[in-house]
Amino acid sequence: MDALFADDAFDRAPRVIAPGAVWLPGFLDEAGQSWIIRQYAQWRSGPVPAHATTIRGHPMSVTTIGLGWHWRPGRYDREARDVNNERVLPFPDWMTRLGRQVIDAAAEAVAADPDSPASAPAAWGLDPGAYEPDVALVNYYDESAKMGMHQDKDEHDPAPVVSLSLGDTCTFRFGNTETKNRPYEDIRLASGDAFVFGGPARFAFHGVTRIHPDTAPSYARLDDLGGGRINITMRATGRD
Ligand SMILES: O=C(O)CCC(=O)C(=O)O
Ligand SMILES: [Fe+2]
Repeated sequence: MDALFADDAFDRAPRVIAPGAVWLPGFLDEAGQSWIIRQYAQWRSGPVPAHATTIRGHPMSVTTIGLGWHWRPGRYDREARDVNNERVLPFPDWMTRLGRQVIDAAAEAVAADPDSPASAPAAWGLDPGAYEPDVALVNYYDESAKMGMHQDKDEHDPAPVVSLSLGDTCTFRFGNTETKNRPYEDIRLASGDAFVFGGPARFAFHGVTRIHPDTAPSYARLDDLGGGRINITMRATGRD
């Protein structure tokens, strides 16, 4: 019974972080995590390499690979014109299916949450059948990489963002739609965790304040990369 009611068992349960934002710890099983990490090795080999996007003249500390679209601040293109002019890889069908499974699980968690109204799953865009992501931004963080507080606002479609974490744990800061400052909540996203933000949280500021080195479980260690963390965010660009 001790283990069943240990604090960490509750900490790993699905949780509504703010209206529209749902954390699903351990959504991906070991096999799913290892498989996605193997896909990352393929994505890295081209056609567009993992690259540090420049923001207001400064390279980001993460490197990014786009699937479906190539992202730069304020725009999405099919070709990586600022990198090597190559067309990006297509958005994989399996990722659409996985995104819908995350949305479905988030809707279920919200329906079970006594503090969320019955209208919440629909109002927050948690409808798996309607979820049509067309871009994934795949970020790699080495142990010193961070991501400053920002909004994901280059998409013209308000569909939820689905985030998946692999490798080392990070501290993820999820804030409010008004400012980069408080109120925010710091949570630890571990390998296999999913996080969804839609509806009233879709344009909330968020960032990654630190990576916790050597925290990945053995089956999800990014040994070929010298450790670190991969994050995938799926979005619907609303572009064609
Ligand atoms: O790494 C994360 O968990 C967040 C990534 C993110 O916010 C982004 O790619 O826009
Ligand atoms: Fe973001």
